Amino acid sequence: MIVGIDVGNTAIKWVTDQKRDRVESVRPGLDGTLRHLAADLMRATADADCAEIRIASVNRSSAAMLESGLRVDAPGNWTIRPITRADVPIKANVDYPERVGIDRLVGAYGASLILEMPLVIVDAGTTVTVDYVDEQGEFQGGAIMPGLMMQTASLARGTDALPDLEWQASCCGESDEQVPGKNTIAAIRLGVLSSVAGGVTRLIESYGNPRHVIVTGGDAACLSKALKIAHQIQPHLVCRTLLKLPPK
Ligand SMILES: Nc1ncnc2c1ncn2[C@@H]1O[C@H](COP(=O)(O)OP(=O)(O)O)[C@@H](O)[C@H]1O
Ligand SMILES: CC(C)(COP(=O)(O)O)[C@@H](O)C(=O)NCCC(=O)O
Ligand SMILES: [K+]
Repeated sequence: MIVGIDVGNTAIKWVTDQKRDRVESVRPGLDGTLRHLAADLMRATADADCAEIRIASVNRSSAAMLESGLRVDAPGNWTIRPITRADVPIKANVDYPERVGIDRLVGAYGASLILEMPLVIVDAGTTVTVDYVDEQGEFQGGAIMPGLMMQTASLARGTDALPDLEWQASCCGESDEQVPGKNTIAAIRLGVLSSVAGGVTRLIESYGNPRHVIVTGGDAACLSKALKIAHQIQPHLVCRTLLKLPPK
């Protein structure tokens, strides 16, 4: 059995090769959820003769909390395989390949398995990354900008009058954005979504307008509605791609 765990800076997403369509997403820091994660993982791997837990992390403290939680709360017949640059079969034409976020490399590799190259991967989470894979399937790097939650949190922190927004709750039910925003919340939503969607669109143009654009990440649905360019949403691209990596 293979388990893929994507440790981001906001949430930990995990999936097993036995139930590829069932991705769990939990927020570390609320310690209980990590105990649940360990317990769920133990249940998921209980009747497997052995399990390989592939962890791709961009947050060292969350990964450490997860690993200790697994060892304490979910002892079992599994081994942890930290995923690094060497595990991802995609060339990277960047200054320091070892320093690129493993989620960006895994996402680019996963996108290259699904779409024709050249392509762009937009991962909307804590940050929004907009990365380019060229015709030869080589990761060419990209751009990093603050995610929706980070932008509204900084607006709330940096001002007296602006409230913070809960993107998950308020987003999917929302019809189209009020343009222009007729109240504070609508103005914040419009401003932040426009800055991210505008930045993503400009970056795609600067990469030469590749035909294929994948949007993933916890805020993909929110961002997708503000994106006017053709794209497809691939939920949880990173943790699902972990299941497809070649064996060690
Ligand atoms: N389990 C969750 N709890 C709270 N917010 C979540 C959760 N999963 C996704 N989100 C939403 O998605 C975003 C996190 O997306 P995600 O791709 O998981 O980020 P990262 O990979 O940076 O941790 C948050 O900004 C929030 O809007
Ligand atoms: C850019 C990121 C913070 C994105 O992480 P996320 O928003 O998914 O939590 C992560 O890919 C990272 O830590 N990158 C290291 C620096 C780099 O990619 O160049
Ligand atoms: K991510």
